[in-house]
Amino acid sequence: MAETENKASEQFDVFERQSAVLEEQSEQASDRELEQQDWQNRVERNAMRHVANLVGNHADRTDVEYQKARLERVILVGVWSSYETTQTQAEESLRELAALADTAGAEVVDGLLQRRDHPDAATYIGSGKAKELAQMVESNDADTIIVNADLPPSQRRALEKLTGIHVIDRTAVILDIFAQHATSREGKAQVELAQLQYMLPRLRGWGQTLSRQAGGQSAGQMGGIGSRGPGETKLEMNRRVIHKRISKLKADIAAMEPTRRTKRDSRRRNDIPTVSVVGYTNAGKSSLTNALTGSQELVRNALFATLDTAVRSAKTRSGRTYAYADTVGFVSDLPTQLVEAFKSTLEEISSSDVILHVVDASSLDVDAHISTVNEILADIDGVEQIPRLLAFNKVDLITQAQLHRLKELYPDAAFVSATSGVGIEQLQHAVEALLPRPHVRVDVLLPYDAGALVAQVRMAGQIEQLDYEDEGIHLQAFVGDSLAAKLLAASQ
Ligand SMILES: Nc1nc2c(ncn2[C@@H]2O[C@H](COP(=O)(O)OP(=O)(O)OP(=O)(O)O)[C@@H](O)[C@H]2O)c(=O)[nH]1
Ligand SMILES: [Mg+2]
Repeated sequence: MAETENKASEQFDVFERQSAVLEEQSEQASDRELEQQDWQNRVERNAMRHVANLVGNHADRTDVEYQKARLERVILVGVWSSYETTQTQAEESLRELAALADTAGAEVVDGLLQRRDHPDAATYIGSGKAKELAQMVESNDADTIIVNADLPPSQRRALEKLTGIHVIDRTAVILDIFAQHATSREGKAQVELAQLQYMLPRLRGWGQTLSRQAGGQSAGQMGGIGSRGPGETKLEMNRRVIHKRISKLKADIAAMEPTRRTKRDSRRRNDIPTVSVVGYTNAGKSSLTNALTGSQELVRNALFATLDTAVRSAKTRSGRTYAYADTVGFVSDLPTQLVEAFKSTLEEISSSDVILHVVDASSLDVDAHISTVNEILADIDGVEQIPRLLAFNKVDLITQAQLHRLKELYPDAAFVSATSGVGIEQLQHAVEALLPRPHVRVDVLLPYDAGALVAQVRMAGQIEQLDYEDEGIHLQAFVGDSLAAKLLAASQ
């Protein structure tokens, strides 16, 4: 009995903070049975809450792809140890998992967080909790359990057996999101590679689950979380074939690298400085890029809305053109299989002139997000010497006191709101101040048919003086090396 009680107290409701009223009531109830009933009520009422608070906003998903996707009813499960983290961090991690599940198109109906020193060797959560989980599945009519960990195949099978539904882990959810969103040829290849690498050591446990889950369907949107992308048809391939496919994908990806470099170089050749907009996923990178450039890049309240780098152009006050490159969101504990895919999309950062690091000021874990991003950046060659700017976005969502605290901690950062427009102009100026100045001063007389060159100078250089004289166009300007050479060659 004592053990049961102890265990019950070790189970935390993920949304405890949002159920303060219910909590007080349960403290008053002295009768154990009443308390149990109350707990049951709480679980039920919280299940409703979970949908409201965690599932996020499906309303802004109007694209056909999302409407087609079947919404799975998922239950989240996590284990945490007080030796490793705090309860707040464990809850925050489960919330992030909820956001990921939401992005993948699932409906989160409940969550269970258990404190244990180690995950149970057989069933990940303790066997008593596993039984409760089975009941939770039943009462919520859930069809998938997402475990907030890298789950060994044996534990997954045991949990599936106990609950009778599909069990997947955090990595599978992230892979699924990447599979749904990758659009470029390279992005797709990278994701398929990551999925195959993830699948390989897990092949043994999969056949059973998938035959129940997705029936005879071919891989596609309807397969549900964790089975999109290469999907079950490829699962039937034996290891040898998968290995062959992996080699092929690697070769394909290597062959795509020159194309990417050419694109990058052409921007360099035009002397257009580039600002990489980086940051934790959902920080508001795309919204901020839009606000800074006035363009309409896809923005959605979902993690990883941007999977391929998008480049938008902007103009400085003096009329120089420069570009913002909106990048893939960073996330902590990125599945190892995806690190390479992810880094390759970030390689471009190393050839940019300024890095704009966007942080969601309203996030509960600002410092952790900043360090996750800094750690990943530190791993990319050649980014060290690029000037960086830290911008706290979504200041409309925080209190004056919170804003004040952040300003004290990060005195050099910019504080903005992409939606309200606060601070955007100052941020533009701060970015412009960091752009490399065209450093060659030219004073040339150009023939009248050199109008195209003048246009290039307008775009990429800084014009000091421009006179249309009788003998030709008299131009005094600061430009980059290559443009300087062209101007000198054309001058009379
Ligand atoms: N209140 C408020 N919401 C914002 C602000 N900026 C962005 N958002 C919202 O935050 C969510 C994420 O914005 P995105 O711009 O898609 O974020 P992102 O960093 O590009 O996300 P990924 O590309 O998915 O990594 C959207 O729902 C935006 O409407 C802001 O300044 N204030
Ligand atoms: Mg984005």
